Amino acid sequence: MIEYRNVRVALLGGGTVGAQVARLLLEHQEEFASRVGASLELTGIAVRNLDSPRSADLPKELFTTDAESLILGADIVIEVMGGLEPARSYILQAINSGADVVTANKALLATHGTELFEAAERVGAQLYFEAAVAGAIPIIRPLRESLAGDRVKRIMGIVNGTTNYILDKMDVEGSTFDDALAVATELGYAEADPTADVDAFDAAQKASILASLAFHTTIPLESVHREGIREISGKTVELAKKAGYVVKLLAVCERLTDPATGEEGVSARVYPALISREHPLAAVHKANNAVFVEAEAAGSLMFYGAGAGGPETASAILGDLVSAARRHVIGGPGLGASTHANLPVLPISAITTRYHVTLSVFDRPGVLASVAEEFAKHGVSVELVEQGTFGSEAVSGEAAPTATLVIGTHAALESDLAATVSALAQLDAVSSVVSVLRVEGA
Ligand SMILES: NC(=O)C1=CN([C@@H]2O[C@H](COP(=O)(O)OP(=O)(O)OC[C@H]3O[C@@H](n4cnc5c(N)ncnc54)[C@H](OP(=O)(O)O)[C@@H]3O)[C@@H](O)[C@H]2O)C=CC1
Ligand SMILES: N[C@@H](CC=O)C(=O)O
Ligand code: NA
Repeated sequence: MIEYRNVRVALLGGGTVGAQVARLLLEHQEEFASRVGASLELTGIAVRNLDSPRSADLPKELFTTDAESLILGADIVIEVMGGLEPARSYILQAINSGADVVTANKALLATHGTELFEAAERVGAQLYFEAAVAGAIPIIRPLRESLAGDRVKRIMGIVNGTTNYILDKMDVEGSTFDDALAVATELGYAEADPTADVDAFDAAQKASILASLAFHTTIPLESVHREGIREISGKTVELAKKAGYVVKLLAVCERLTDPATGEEGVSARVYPALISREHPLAAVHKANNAVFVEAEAAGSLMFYGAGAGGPETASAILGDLVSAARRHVIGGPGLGASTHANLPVLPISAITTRYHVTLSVFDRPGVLASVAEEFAKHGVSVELVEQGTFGSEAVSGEAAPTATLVIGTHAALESDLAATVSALAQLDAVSSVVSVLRVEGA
């Protein structure tokens, strides 16, 4: 029988993800030992409340509320508590006591990543975070390692499982937003405060992490343009469907030329966008994620799989744990940060994409011409115009007939489109601007 040395693993958090990490670690102990060349000993699970229900049957004696003591004796600390504090302090404590850290906490990395990576570098510790972006999908390691010899030009993807679940349920089953969110929360996909998902804070944190890795720079969370899905109504989803599109919350990170200066910069943004139903992203259902990476030499790569969920996320955590544990056994320097590039982050006004502008207009002669003129005046080329449903609106006490007008544009600069929309809103012929949605994907 092979005698393995012990690598002591402390787990901070025993919720949706943590309980599954513990279960799999205990169930597959032998396999981990042979893969790593050392026994992975789970020394404890720090939680807030010892009586909380768990999604796995785990030995009671492993649970503790004393995270600090647990960290003291650990070789590797897994942080799946979430939130900024005390997670940040615990991770710093772990690093400073010589442990490597595995975390799924994108909120923390996007907010205090620089501090944590610098602390780790100072003492030669490693910080692993595959689970922080796109759950089970290997995307961090491909960007940090596999594509380190290439030049990433663009990343576009669905990186939040909860919002994809909601939009998919609205599209496929006609569910209401609130019903779909309740199920996503029940299934363990949503953040502790689902506002993080719905208002796209979570997706923005992931975009900040992906863009920083892809472009070897630091993209602060505050410079990621963020629009959530709260405004997406059943009507918007239905109109999109009729026009051959599906609404998806997308993260887009790309190298761009600043239209104002001609200098190279980067853009990182998250917003709900229209995707053609023919596009592979349209086929990403439920809480799945998919990330397209376009690199200079590699061309287009697509990463697809479960973006959220307990066992799925635990898979990514355990992959990192094996890497960390192997380093403990074999030694070696591990990966350093690669943030040598200093690219400016460009504002949303600098991007170029296609748009669908939906207007409610008064149904009278000359309306189309006046609307088309505003697009032309601002240099935005119109690709299609469709007249939709008819209604009526009270004007000075009288019911005036209205019609819905959908204008699809060719690729246009966001600042030109924004100026067009402001001008359209002022037209007498326009009753209201119903929605402005970007169209992504070829
Ligand atoms: N759920 C998912 O699909 C995914 C989650 N993540 C990330 O993983 C992390 C964990 O998520 P998830 O498992 O869903 O979260 P949960 O809310 O289900 O679990 C959090 C766990 O941490 C414990 N905890 C929270 N605060 C403290 C504290 N101050 N001291 C000690 N223990 C504490 C809780 O204890 P108690 O049980 O007693 O309440 C609970 O066990 C988050 O960073 C999240 O963003 C990443 C990818 C996917
Ligand atoms: N709440 C997140 C969990 C995974 O990161 C999501 O829905 O994607
Ligand atoms: Na991942």
